Amino acid sequence: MFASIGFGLLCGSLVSLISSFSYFSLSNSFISACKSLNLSSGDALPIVNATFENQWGTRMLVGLPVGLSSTKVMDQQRAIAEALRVTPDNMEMRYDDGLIIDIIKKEMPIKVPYREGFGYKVFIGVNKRGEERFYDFDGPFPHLLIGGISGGGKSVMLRAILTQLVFGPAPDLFLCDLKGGVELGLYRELECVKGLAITLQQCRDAAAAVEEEMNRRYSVMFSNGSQSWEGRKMVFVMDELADLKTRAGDPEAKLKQEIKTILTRISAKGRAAGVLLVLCTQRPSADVVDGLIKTNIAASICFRTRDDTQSRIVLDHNGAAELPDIPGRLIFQSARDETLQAPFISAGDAKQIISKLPKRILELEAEQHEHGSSQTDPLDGNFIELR
Ligand SMILES: Nc1ncnc2c1ncn2[C@@H]1O[C@H](COP(=O)(O)OP(=O)(O)OP(=O)(O)O)[C@@H](O)[C@H]1O
Repeated sequence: MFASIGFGLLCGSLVSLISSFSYFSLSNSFISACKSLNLSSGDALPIVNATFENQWGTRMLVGLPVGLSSTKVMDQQRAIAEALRVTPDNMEMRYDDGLIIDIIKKEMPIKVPYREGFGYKVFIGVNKRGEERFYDFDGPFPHLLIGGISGGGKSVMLRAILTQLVFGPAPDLFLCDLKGGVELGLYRELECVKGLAITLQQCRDAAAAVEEEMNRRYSVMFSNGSQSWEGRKMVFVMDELADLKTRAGDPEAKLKQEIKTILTRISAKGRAAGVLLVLCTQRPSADVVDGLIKTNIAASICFRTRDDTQSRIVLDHNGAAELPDIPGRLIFQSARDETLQAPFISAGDAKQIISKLPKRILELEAEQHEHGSSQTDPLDGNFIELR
């Protein structure tokens, strides 16, 4: 027994020796970096109050002298990472009642399995510490912009989001997929999918129908004296916003502009009426991710971008251009930025999961068949009226 107590004490002292070594070595390197980067207020330098060892790495709690802002220190993230001998990608800094610096030793996974969320809270990936992250369609950042280069993982992410959203208190969904329904056609049979647009005209009609419903909800709220819509939410999803880009002499320019104008109005007013947008683009450009839309969309998911400009259009900084070339690696921006690895779900798996849900068009088709209708392609059926 004495031997095991002795062994326990020895281990305990070894752990505290290692953590105090980690504290002193990190604290010394951090303070020398602050000195050389002139991060001080008068003579006073930041101090490392404590370090904590975790399974993912080390957390440092840093106290800043009065007069030195956390932003000034965070702007030097790259230089501080170098001084601490970690790659900038393995270091995270944030302010939360004090400056927190995480040095992450855990490797980020390159494949995260799909899992279900909780109602309007959809699972969007795991962070560098292995913690799960969710996007809340009922939260303070309701409209979502998804961007990033082709092959980055935008379609897989949209699939993961929709496959979760169609369960639980499923919102009414309007899906616009101008690639002929290749991506989003998977969901067209579901009862909660009120329309699938595959042409620009259908997309305009869908956007107009959603706006009309938003305005109707405002009238109801006005007569009830309520501030927000308590009923079912409505989500308008656009698979590729760049399809609205116009060229000189574009015969569809007017139609595209009309869609953009409607989306801008929904982005500004939709939240209180429970009408939300999910807008995706492989080619983020300033004329498509219009300033007005961007101002009203406070949450973004950005996969790797081709260059700094594209990253800045989605995130207002260059971070997404510096992401590693790993499909599914993204920056999620809401109250703050976080690098995540998105869940992977194949089209086949999504199809199987949603096969349990009530169908709509299948019933419609059966009816048409019974009445000898010649219409065989459900996509020709245009839009289902709002109920
Ligand atoms: N979360 C993920 N985890 C692992 N691999 C992924 C993930 N997302 C995507 N991939 C891989 O990358 C490939 C491309 O993904 P995806 O089709 O979503 O890209 P995209 O950005 O939508 O590009 P495009 O619009 O050209 O299809 C997928 O077939 C898959 O092999």
